[in-house]
Amino acid sequence: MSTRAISSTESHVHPAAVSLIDVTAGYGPHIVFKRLSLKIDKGQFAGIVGPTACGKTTLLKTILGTQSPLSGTVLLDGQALNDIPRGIIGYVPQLGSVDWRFPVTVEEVILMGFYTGKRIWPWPSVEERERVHDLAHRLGIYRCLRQQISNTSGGQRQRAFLARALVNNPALLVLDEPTTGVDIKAQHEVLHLLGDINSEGITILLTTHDLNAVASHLPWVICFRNGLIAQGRPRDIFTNDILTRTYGGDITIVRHEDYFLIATGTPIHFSDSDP
Ligand SMILES: Nc1ncnc2c1ncn2[C@@H]1O[C@H](COP(=O)(O)OP(=O)(O)OP(=O)(O)O)[C@@H](O)[C@H]1O
Repeated sequence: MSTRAISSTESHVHPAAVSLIDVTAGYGPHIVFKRLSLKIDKGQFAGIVGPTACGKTTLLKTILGTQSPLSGTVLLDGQALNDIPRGIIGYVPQLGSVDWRFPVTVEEVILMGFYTGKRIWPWPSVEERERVHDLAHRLGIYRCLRQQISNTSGGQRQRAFLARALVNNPALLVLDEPTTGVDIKAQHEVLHLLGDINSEGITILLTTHDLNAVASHLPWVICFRNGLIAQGRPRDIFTNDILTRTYGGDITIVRHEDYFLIATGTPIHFSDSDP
């Protein structure tokens, strides 16, 4: 569990992928979290979990620089957000926040990943198209590159946005609820895919409501509720005490050898006389 702020010397020698030092964030008078210090190591594959409206997206936006902190410092790889090279962070938004009626093909969505900075030439280069095609092959969406994004499945949309986030070879990949809105098979596939991407050295930070997906796929979990409750390996962190502090009540953990299952809500007891 690491909640301490890192010293400037330490951050210079071993800069973390993400460091928040004494950060307060919110919207006008509404403070979402206060004086948060949090470090995410390079190469980490971490999931942020917590109840709805507890500030997970606000935390991601603060790391991405789309939400300015009210106070405190955010460093990526030891550098202030303004100083980091373009494309170093890849971002996959919540799919529910995207307007799918926009008339673009899957290929155009992925190409948008290149257009984050100033560019003189508005059309993609041959190399950029090749990169898009390579990624589409890898993510299993090559065959739908010419399809309108509105006509694709939830899983294909998610992969299109993942490809868009990866086009610039980011050092840090941030995903807001990538397991929401797709079926269990697609959830497992995308988490496997993220595991492969992480094994190539890309630091991954995601939010999710799916505690079991975190328990079975992610090596690191951050329990968040308007501040850091705890972080560590799921097997150390998913305890009744920490989950109760994160979510309030109604969490049951069923453990069997190395496996465990987390159930939300009141447990249902079936008896032999039940039909
Ligand atoms: N643009 C905004 N303006 C004002 N308040 C906001 C804004 N965005 C979020 N909030 C508020 O900040 C708090 C934290 O919201 P946030 O979206 O970070 O939570 P979350 O943990 O990501 O929620 P969820 O799990 O439901 O997606 C909520 O009370 C929310 O209503």
